[in-house]
Amino acid sequence: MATSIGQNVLIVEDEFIVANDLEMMLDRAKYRIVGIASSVQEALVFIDKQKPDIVILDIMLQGQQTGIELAKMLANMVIPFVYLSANSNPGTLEEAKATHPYGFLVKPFREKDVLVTLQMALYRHAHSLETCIRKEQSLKIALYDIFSQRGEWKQKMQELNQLFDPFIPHDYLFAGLINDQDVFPMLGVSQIGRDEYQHIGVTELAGLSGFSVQELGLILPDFFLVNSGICQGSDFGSLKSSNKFVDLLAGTLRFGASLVYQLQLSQGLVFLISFFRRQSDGFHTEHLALLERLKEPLMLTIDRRIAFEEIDKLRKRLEEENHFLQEEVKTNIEYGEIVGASKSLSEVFKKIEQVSAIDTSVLILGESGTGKELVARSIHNRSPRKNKILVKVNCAALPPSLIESELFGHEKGAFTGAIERRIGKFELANGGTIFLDEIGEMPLELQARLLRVLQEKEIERLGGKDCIKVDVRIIAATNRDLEKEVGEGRFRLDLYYRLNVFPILLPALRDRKEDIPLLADFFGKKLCRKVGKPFRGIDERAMIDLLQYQWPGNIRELENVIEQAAIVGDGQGLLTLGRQLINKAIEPGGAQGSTSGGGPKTLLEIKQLQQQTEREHILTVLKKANGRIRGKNGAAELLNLKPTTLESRMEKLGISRSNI
Ligand SMILES: Nc1ncnc2c1ncn2[C@@H]1O[C@H](COP(=O)(O)OP(=O)(O)OP(=O)(O)O)[C@@H](O)[C@H]1O
Repeated sequence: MATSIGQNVLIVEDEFIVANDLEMMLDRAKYRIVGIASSVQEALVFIDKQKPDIVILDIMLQGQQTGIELAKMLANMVIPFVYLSANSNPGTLEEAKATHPYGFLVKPFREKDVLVTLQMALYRHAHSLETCIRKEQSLKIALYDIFSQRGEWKQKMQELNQLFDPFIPHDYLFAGLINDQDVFPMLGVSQIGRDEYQHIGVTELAGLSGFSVQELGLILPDFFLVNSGICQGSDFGSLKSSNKFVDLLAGTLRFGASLVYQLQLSQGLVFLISFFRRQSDGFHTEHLALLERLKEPLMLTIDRRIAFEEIDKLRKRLEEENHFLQEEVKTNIEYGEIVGASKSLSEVFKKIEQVSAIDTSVLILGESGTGKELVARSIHNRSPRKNKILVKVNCAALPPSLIESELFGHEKGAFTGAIERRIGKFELANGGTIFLDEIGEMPLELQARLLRVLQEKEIERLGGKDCIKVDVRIIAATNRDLEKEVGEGRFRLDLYYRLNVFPILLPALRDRKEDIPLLADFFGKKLCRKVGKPFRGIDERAMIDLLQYQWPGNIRELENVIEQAAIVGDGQGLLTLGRQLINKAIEPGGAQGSTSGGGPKTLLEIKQLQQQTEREHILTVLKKANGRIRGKNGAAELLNLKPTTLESRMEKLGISRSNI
């Protein structure tokens, strides 16, 4: 029976002597009097502040309202109350009865009667159906809150354990989703003291039982086969002998009874919640019935949680994609067009044109700084995949230990530090293109995995069991001589053949000197704009130096030289070089380079070369624009010139429509 110790009582009585008597009486019986109110209004203030466990109330009170009206409010607030009245008028009694009081005491009262009535009322209230419903309602709300909020699943398990304890007393709670996603992995929690918990999941159980996590992982699926229901006494014994996981769990933690409940969610997922007790008769059918009643709200909230986790994952992916896209936008603006009109570069353009639309792998070869990345982007931007993502991976910049997870992703726990699942660049590039820069630096073991992706078009995350289909176009680039690498055993021959379906060889800048004036002009405009100075052209002496230099760093080096010139220049006259360019012997290490030296020597030769280059460039662009000068995609727009300026340049260079 409920005990009086510490129970809060509110007395609602307008006769001072009666109220005082009651107060002394209840005080002796160890109740706590939270207040004495003489009107309904006063009573409501006490109720609001003190939250009494029970109210003793008179019917006739000070003020407009009677105790009966207060009783109706108390019923709504689920606070038990007992009438104390001298009023035995049948009409009033009927009215009072209709409020379903927990007792009715007639004045004058005996101490014993008051105390027994209060005890009975408190006991009945604690077990009344209404209270149960209310408690269950708050359980549902609390469950909803647990699953709605983001946060650590371990913490959620602790809360779940605490919530269920008053409804289904237990020693251990084991719950989770049976699925291949790690939305809510199987976790266990055991209460070891007041507000003290121990998490005993599969890892901890392995430690306690002496089995390895892998061994436990093998028998865990046995547990998923246990049907919903209570198992205790001899039934629990049978369950142990037929189910290896239950046997190990019960043996390690000394359990004698279980209550398992499986909840079928949408998309074929199952939420499993199970309770264990040390005693062998701890569970009742009403516990199972409670879980049945919670089924619907639990299903809805867990489904919602899964949906949220999915959204979180997608958002994360979008953030990652967005990061790449921003890089894309930045680089797109920076790169603009591929500048050059030399014969060798025209060959490259032709190849880009040929291969872009075909969904084949491309291997771009060339010394460092020759524009391999620019070509890769250009192929992607002209391909049917142009609206999808282009993901760049620099194989040389990643530590070998990370390349694999960077490319293929990893599952949570795949290695130390893999605290959550991460998708790799291949998955990220799905539907688009992956640009594997410096492919020659890829470790041999990974080359085998890459070959599999190329052949089977599927990847496997590190630590994962399933293969994931990916639709990715591969563009690889290297400044190494891959044939030599193959010969020396550093690159797989089969992979080389796979990648080398369509090779594009970028010429070294020293082998297409005629592009230097155009490039210098292009970078001069771009970089002067960047540093906020006008560009008035390149000084003739500077141009001779540029043309005579051998450019071991190729276009990247030229860009740097012009940038330096733009920075140090005063912005008043023609651009002069900020430093001297000294030719050193070119290392044969530069993959496909040759060292043909000797550019134009005299100013006249330079002028002629410049004009020739400009003529070729304009012709190339005119061809690209199908001979159109004006309008959208016309040659003037492509060259960023006014149509009239272009026409006068054409006239000066002797270009007529018949040349196109
Ligand atoms: N034809 C070109 N027209 C304009 N700019 C170019 C051209 N080729 C290269 N560049 C510029 O030169 C720089 C180097 O180019 P890119 O990074 O594409 O070279 P890469 O061959 O990929 O170099 P690495 O092998 O070192 O990665 C970039 O800033 C790029 O914009």
